[in-house]
Amino acid sequence: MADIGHAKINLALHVRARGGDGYHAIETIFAFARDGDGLAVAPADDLSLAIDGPYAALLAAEPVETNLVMRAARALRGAFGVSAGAAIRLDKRLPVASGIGGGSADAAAALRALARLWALPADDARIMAIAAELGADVPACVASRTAWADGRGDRLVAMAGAEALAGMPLLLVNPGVACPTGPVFRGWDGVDRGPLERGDPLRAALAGLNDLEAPARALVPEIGEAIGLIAGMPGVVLARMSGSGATCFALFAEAADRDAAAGRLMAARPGWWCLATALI
Ligand SMILES: C[C@@](CO)(OP(=O)(O)O)[C@H](O)COP(=O)(O)OP(=O)(O)OC[C@H]1O[C@@H](n2ccc(N)nc2=O)[C@H](O)[C@@H]1O
Ligand SMILES: Nc1ncnc2c1ncn2[C@@H]1O[C@H](COP(=O)(O)OP(=O)(O)O)[C@@H](O)[C@H]1O
Repeated sequence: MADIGHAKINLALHVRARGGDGYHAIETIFAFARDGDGLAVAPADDLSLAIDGPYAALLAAEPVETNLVMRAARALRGAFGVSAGAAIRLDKRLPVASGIGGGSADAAAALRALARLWALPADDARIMAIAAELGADVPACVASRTAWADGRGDRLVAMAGAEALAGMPLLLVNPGVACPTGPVFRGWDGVDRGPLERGDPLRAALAGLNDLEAPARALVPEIGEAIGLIAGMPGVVLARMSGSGATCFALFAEAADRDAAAGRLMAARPGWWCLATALI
């Protein structure tokens, strides 16, 4: 049984306030890419996780038990009293700690795939409760649908018109430089730019911005370079950073323009990670 940990994109992200708990209150518009990490589950007596793929080496230093996939599996077993195990394989294709929620997407894919394997009710509220405990972005990743969110990004509101975005050509670009989330939030200028619209998602995204982009660009100048490059490509509708970076994205009206932009980008920056995909 296979699933995909769809790459998460923050089409816009407004930081509204610093919370007393060390976290910031945000509003964001989540969208998801068709592609991402691969996750497969097979029946087994025990729980196990094997990781391969282009970015597996980055996770090799961390104990497998702390991987969000294993944490999701153990939490699901505990909540539903499942005694069966599962042999889980993760094909790690998304860059790690890069603002596109790879770990959250993997945890969400594990919850979906294991719920099917163990014949658990997919719409049971306990699954979303586990997701929220695993991370702020995980409930959005379980749904993997364009949505508005506030709180820490864990309170989701469906957006009318989200279906119209499905299939929209998308290019993801990562300059390969680490951009740590904590320091990026600490670099926020403290200016509340108001709420994000909740109507049409593309209109709302274009009317908003990513408040974390400026502090991330200050920490990692390659982010500004990436946005400058993709924003200058023919046919771009929106070019911006996702989450706390360093991955940047561009939306296009036409797939041919996305593909031409991917080709030009890979020629200009052969060492960067680049994925031509589409919204779901
Ligand atoms: C920015 C977003 C947008 O979707 O995505 P990523 O860039 O991680 O993909 C998320 O809000 C990421 O949320 P979350 O997954 O909870 O962040 P963590 O990695 O746990 O946070 C690391 C650190 O960043 C700061 N932090 C994080 C989230 C938040 N709402 N306010 C904060 O101030 C805190 O100092 C925290 O200790
Ligand atoms: N399956 C996983 N994939 C990626 N990172 C994971 C995973 N499980 C745990 N992690 C941890 O989560 C951290 C954040 O990773 P990730 O979700 O890729 O980034 P981001 O939150 O920036 O979108 C990583 O540095 C890693 O230590």
